[in-house]
Amino acid sequence: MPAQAALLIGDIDHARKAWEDLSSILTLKEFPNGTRSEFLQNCKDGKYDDVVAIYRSNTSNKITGNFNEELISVLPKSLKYICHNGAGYDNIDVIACSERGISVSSTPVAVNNATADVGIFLMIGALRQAYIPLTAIRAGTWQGKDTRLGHDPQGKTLGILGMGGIGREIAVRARAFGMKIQYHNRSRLSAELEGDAKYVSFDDLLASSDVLSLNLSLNASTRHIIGEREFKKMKDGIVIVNTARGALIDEKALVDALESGKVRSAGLDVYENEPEVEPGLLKNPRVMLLPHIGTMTFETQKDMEILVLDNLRSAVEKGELLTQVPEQKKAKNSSNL
Ligand SMILES: O=CC(=O)O
Repeated sequence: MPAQAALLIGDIDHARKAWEDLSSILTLKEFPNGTRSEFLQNCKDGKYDDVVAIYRSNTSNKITGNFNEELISVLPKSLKYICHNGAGYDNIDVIACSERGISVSSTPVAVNNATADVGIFLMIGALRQAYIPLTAIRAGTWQGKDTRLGHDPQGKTLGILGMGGIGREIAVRARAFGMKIQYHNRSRLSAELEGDAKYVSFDDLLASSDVLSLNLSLNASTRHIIGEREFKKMKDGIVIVNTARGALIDEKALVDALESGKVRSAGLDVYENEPEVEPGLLKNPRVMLLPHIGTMTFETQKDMEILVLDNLRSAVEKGELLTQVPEQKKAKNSSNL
């Protein structure tokens, strides 16, 4: 049996064979379900003392909860890599991992198309306030009494906050709807990546977008990046789309902005306290709500699982993750200078 082990937390639904193939180089261990305290106890009991890499599945957060300092402090000393299945990794304390010499990877790129598709679905749904006629027809009242004219995307300005892989895929799709694209990032993209999108300041993005799409990651500096102060700077009747992370927006401020009419409508796939949804959003028919299904397609789930396994294999065989999280990559590059 190989001396080093990998631990799968949760399950692999589409690429199990590729996981099993790793048994030629690693002893494979699994923690398919259970509780956080059972997992912590297993770590403390030394059950994972040969584990060098963890596969943290899509659903593993339901089992272990966040990989915060408490959990990271009991992970085996042998552990060098956490390969997370998800583009967002706000549930992993990357600073605590770096301090313990643990490298972390996520699954960017694999998620881009599916998440951008849902972003466009929510944008059109919000522009048309589609929830109202969708509800009316199912209630047997045809268009009901509240169905109103919607708005076209054609000719409108889409502001993308966070023009990474998902943001750029949203831009590709929105161009096909005749939208003008502008974006804000901490730094401007190369001409090749930017295309015809206009780079604007954060305040200009707020002030001149007809639709604002959030496509940035959640971290301490982006939490509540959109709140009361930012809503005040926006155009009256703006449409907000969020497929990234709920806590980018102060949800109470969004509810107020919807109620005042400042925000005409919204399309949301993510929430501050999932799976709970702010009641003010639930009861507002001008909000299209989805329960965090951005990446939930067969193709994307499979691609994500394969990317996690490719990371794990590359880490063990070559000592290098393929898609290490950017804050660790940057720190590594600057320490090499
Ligand atoms: O939200 C989905 C992901 O982070 O992959």
